[in-house]
Amino acid sequence: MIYTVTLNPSVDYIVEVEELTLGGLNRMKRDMKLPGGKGINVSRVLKQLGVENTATGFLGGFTGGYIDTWLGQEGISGDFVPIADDTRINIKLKAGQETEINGAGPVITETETASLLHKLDALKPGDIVILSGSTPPSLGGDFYSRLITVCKQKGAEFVIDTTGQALQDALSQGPLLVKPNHHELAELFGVQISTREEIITYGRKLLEGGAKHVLVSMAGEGALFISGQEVYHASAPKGQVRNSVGAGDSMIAGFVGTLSLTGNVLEAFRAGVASGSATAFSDDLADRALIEELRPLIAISQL
Ligand SMILES: Nc1ncnc2c1ncn2[C@@H]1O[C@H](COP(=O)(O)OP(=O)(O)O)[C@@H](O)[C@H]1O
Ligand SMILES: O=P(O)(O)OC[C@H]1O[C@](O)(COP(=O)(O)O)[C@@H](O)[C@@H]1O
Repeated sequence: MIYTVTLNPSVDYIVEVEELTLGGLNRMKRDMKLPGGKGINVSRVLKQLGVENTATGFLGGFTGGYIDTWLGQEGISGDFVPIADDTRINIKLKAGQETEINGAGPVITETETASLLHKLDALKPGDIVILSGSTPPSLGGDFYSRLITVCKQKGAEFVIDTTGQALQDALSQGPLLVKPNHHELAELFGVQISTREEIITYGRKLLEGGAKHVLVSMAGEGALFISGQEVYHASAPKGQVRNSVGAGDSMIAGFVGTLSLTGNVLEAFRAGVASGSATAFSDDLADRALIEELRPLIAISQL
């Protein structure tokens, strides 16, 4: 079974204005409220790909209810810990460019924390746990380490998609996959990255640090896949970008879902890029039809 863990879900409030006037009254051209948070996005795209999975994490208040109802309508199996505080709302402002304002997240009590850890008792060898996104401050900076310890005790593989120290700490525990984008990769090592060679150099350091596979996504420039001694590049298909929020999460879903179905890492890479691009070309996350349409257009070359 694949599990996704979203410690900090969100209602993504996507607001489009023709032109933003700071300090003035702006009228929305369009708005959308979508369930968000990285693991939840992964679960929704896995479902599109026909990969059964369970989404867990914390949900609370009217925002948590909105997400729970949405997932239920899509037939996604959710097993969230109910919390007293409200799940956050993240603002995605589209005014020519995309600007994001993400909330810090709700307060999680000790009892709520214990309930989540208790749910992980059900993990079994062969399960894959996808740990994605930020951690609400009240959980403390080492909470992912605690979850990873449980995964390892149970013999489950884990994937981690987060940033900074939490990602650094997770590497030596042998994640199945890490997927920074090229900006996150540079930030992680405190360097400027401007060439593909530099991305490969720092991507390899993630492998040396303990990751089994590394994907570095580069938005419209596609992605690099680094595994063992091998490095591959996949081009991204061209298309009209509608909403790239969740493109990275979709890529993780495409990769992990296809790897679990086929065991073929290059097919997984292809599906990852197709899923990321299908999301970038959609208002909401990718649907299966568009992923299948894009899949044969992804050209993979070994570097
Ligand atoms: N403008 C785009 N055109 C085509 N594909 C895109 C575009 N933006 C994102 N993608 C696809 O989604 C993947 C992940 O996007 P990226 O923006 O790098 O991740 P993140 O959302 O984590 O920042 C890319 O590797 C690519 O396949
Ligand atoms: O937990 P964080 O890092 O604040 O990120 C949460 C945000 O990331 C998203 O999951 C999108 O992530 P990506 O664009 O990186 O795939 C949004 O749905 C959500 O608002």
